[in-house]
Amino acid sequence: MTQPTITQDTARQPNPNITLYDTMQRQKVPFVPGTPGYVGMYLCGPTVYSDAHLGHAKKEVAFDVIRRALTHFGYQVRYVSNITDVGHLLNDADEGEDKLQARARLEQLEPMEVADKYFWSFFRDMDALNVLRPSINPRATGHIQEQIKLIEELIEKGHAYESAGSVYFDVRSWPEYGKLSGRKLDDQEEGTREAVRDEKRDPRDFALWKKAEPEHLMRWDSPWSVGFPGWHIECSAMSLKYLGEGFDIHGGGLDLQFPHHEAEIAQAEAAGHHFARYWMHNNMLTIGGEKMSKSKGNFTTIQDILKKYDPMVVRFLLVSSHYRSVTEMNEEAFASAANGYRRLSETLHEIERRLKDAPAGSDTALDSKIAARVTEFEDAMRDDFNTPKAVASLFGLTGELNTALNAGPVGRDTLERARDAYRSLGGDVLGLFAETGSAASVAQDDASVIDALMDLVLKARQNYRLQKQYAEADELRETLGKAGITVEDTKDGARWKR
Ligand SMILES: Nc1ncnc2c1ncn2[C@@H]1O[C@H](COP(=O)(O)OP(=O)(O)OP(=O)(O)O)[C@@H](O)[C@H]1O
Ligand SMILES: [Zn+2]
Repeated sequence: MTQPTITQDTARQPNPNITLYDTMQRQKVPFVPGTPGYVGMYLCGPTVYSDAHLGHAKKEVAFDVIRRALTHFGYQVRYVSNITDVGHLLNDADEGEDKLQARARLEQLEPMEVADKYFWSFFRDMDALNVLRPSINPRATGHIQEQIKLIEELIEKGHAYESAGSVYFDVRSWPEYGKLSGRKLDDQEEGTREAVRDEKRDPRDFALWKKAEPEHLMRWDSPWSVGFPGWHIECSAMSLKYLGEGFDIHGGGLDLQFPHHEAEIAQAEAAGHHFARYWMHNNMLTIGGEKMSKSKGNFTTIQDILKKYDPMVVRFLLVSSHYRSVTEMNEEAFASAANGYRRLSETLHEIERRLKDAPAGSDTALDSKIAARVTEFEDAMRDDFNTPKAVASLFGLTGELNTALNAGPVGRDTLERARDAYRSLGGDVLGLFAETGSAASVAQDDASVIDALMDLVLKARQNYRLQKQYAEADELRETLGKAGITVEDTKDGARWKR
């Protein structure tokens, strides 16, 4: 496998003393990238067969913040995240229908139409949540050759074997299998159908290549059969292709530790490659204590939640808990996130408003408070990306600034310092204040324009009613109804919702 090249800039020597929790070492360890100044990160991406849900958002936002923090601390980050568009079978193991093909049948589409439809919907949602696009976003179907080559290397080294046109990884030949999850081989589940078991030397062996059954639509030529790759091999092949030997960080959801990540490691290392140096896993977003998941059907799509909440409130909720903690989703959590986010953004907007005609000069006492909060925030992020602590520093800063703003005019230099702290920490690192012109900021701007227009419409309706022009008032309400907006009259006046 060729090593990707990076043009080295010898001046790039950040040393921010970051520690992170490495799942492999089961402890927090200092983070030292393989090439000073550069970080290569790989994140297991979505299987594109349905709209993304809030659980996916937790993972994407968690690693987006880690990427943004590494960039803030001076690293140049290459962020690779894949799209699984083949090989992920319905029961997550070596048998069953391909998830995309099953969906294609339901929607009467080609499997590749399903992949593209949900690929675009995934990025539309991630744009709204202000998740930066990956530097490289490889798709499994675009890397069949690379996967075949890796399988050939494994066969040559005696760690994989062909059986009835399929190829399996020989788990018994690789004693380290299980080292990430700490599972002993004998504890690992067997649970495969007889026919597949007969093809395997050991029921725990997993598929690298599968011969396609006649009804299987996605199929490619290979030295073994016309078939398709196993689910795990794409990540080993594509991460090594784009990030090279011994790349820095591999991320994904905790639920992928076994078997997916275990298999990724075995495939790469048994073929003689150096795989990821650090393993990071996000915990789950839960609902009623259970993992939100497509197959369980207990999910809320990002599109549905964005009909109710500002995308930045959703993002705020996600960054308010640590990536390694469980995030329980419920109405109260959203309500408190909406309050929290409002507090921060109102102060930022007040600072920006005051900057238009602020007096010259600075307030040194407030300057040092701002500097202390910036240090506190950065220290929290250096400590395994502790976003709840970082958010607490932003609240501390907000309290101090509000006190000063309420007390009277604040000098321009200090206001600029405060604004820069918000924009850099809350904006660039936590991704909460969308950069001007980004998709997330356009969505935010649209939401405020709609709010302003709806205020006007409701005032006009109120005027009609006061003048007893009920037909006109009702017509307004009906027209809004056709546009999906309902108006409710409460004792505090008219309210609207979409
Ligand atoms: N509830 C969740 N919380 C955090 N991460 C999640 C959650 N659900 C899925 N992920 C992560 O998103 C990635 C892709 O997940 P996947 O497409 O398999 O979703 P899923 O809902 O778990 O699907 P399925 O139920 O079909 O397995 C994985 O890394 C997974 O860990
Ligand atoms: Zn993966």
